[in-house]
Amino acid sequence: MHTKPYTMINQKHLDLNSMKELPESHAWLSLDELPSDSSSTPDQVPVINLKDPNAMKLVGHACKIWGVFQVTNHGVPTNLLEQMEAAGRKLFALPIQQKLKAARSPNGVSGYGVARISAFFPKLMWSEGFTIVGSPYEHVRKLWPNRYNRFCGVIEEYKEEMNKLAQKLMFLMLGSLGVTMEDVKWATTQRSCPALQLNSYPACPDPDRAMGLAAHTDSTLLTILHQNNTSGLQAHKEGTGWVTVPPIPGALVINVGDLLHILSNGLYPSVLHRAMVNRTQHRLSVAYLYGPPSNVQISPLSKLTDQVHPPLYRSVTWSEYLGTKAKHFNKALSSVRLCAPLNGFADANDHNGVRVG
Ligand SMILES: C=C1C[C@]23C[C@@]1(O)CC[C@H]2[C@@]12CCC[C@@](C)(C(=O)O1)[C@H]2[C@@H]3C(=O)O
Ligand SMILES: O=C(O)CCC(=O)C(=O)O
Ligand SMILES: [Fe+2]
Repeated sequence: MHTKPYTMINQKHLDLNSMKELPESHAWLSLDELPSDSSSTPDQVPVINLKDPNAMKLVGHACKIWGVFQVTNHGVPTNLLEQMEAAGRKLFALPIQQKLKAARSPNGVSGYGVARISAFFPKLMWSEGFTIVGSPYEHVRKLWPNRYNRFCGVIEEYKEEMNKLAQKLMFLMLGSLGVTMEDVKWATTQRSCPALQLNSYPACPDPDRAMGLAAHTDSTLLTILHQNNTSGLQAHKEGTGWVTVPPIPGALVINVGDLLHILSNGLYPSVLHRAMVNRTQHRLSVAYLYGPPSNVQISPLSKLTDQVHPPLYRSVTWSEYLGTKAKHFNKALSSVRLCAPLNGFADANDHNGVRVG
């Protein structure tokens, strides 16, 4: 990882779906700066049934130890997940020239393009993405000038259901720390402006030298990820290494993001994760990136701080933090840290040592 953005490589809009060989622009020198879990009984990311009477405790434990877990019985209708996946598949199957009509502009947030974190790496990623912030209509209309209603309808319904689940998860995550929704009034009274990120990872002719989406943490409070039935997502666990998060039909993956890390004063560390690719299968994922209302100041909750546990981070708004992330990438969290960790080591989640490419 480099802190200074690279100048964008010219060939950034290659049609990956038709490539028979891995181009140099996408050939990474090393994929494993951090080790993988090679133990005979690998650690497994927790799977939590949200209808379990112990769900709150289980969620809290998973957030502390892993920063990532899967949920079942989450209330999002299976057919909506299927419709969303089919819509994503349809979008990425469009000819590249058509997709480029909805290209994300250099300073824009919504639209089609390469992973925006590409600027921090010397090589490009084996993926394409479509980001939707706010209404989907403007960008989707550019893809299907006459038939955008159905796609947009699925997006709107998906965002609605994901919002309900995100609120439920916030209640469980914070509840487990003894924090009530009364303590974070903005979480119930003001609406957030989430982002939807559709990711496509075409089958890759040389997967051992390619990276789908490089290691990063999300800037969110939490992210809800739907992955199709193809493996690829890996989460990093301190002391263990990279652990695959296997697709479970109907389950959703939940990541702790940087803003929840700040809000919980580091009790819930944000999870470093990445997406790998494979030789034969096309992988698709849809991430719902949930944050606070964009101008609410987020700082460590006063219930979680005292003289022995001082606030570790200064307050930031989501929009300010997104700007910091765009500039400093994986050093964003340490850039808003107030005091150095007592043991003199960097935050477990600073991830400054991640070097790739
Ligand atoms: C709200 C957002 C979070 C995000 C930047 C964005 O404005 C829209 C896309 C999001 C995403 C998805 C892939 C990983 C990520 C780091 C990225 O580059 O774009 C996240 C951003 C983030 O969490 O900072
Ligand atoms: O595709 C995946 O599994 C990961 C996607 C992701 O991390 C993201 O969109 O932020
Ligand atoms: Fe992510």
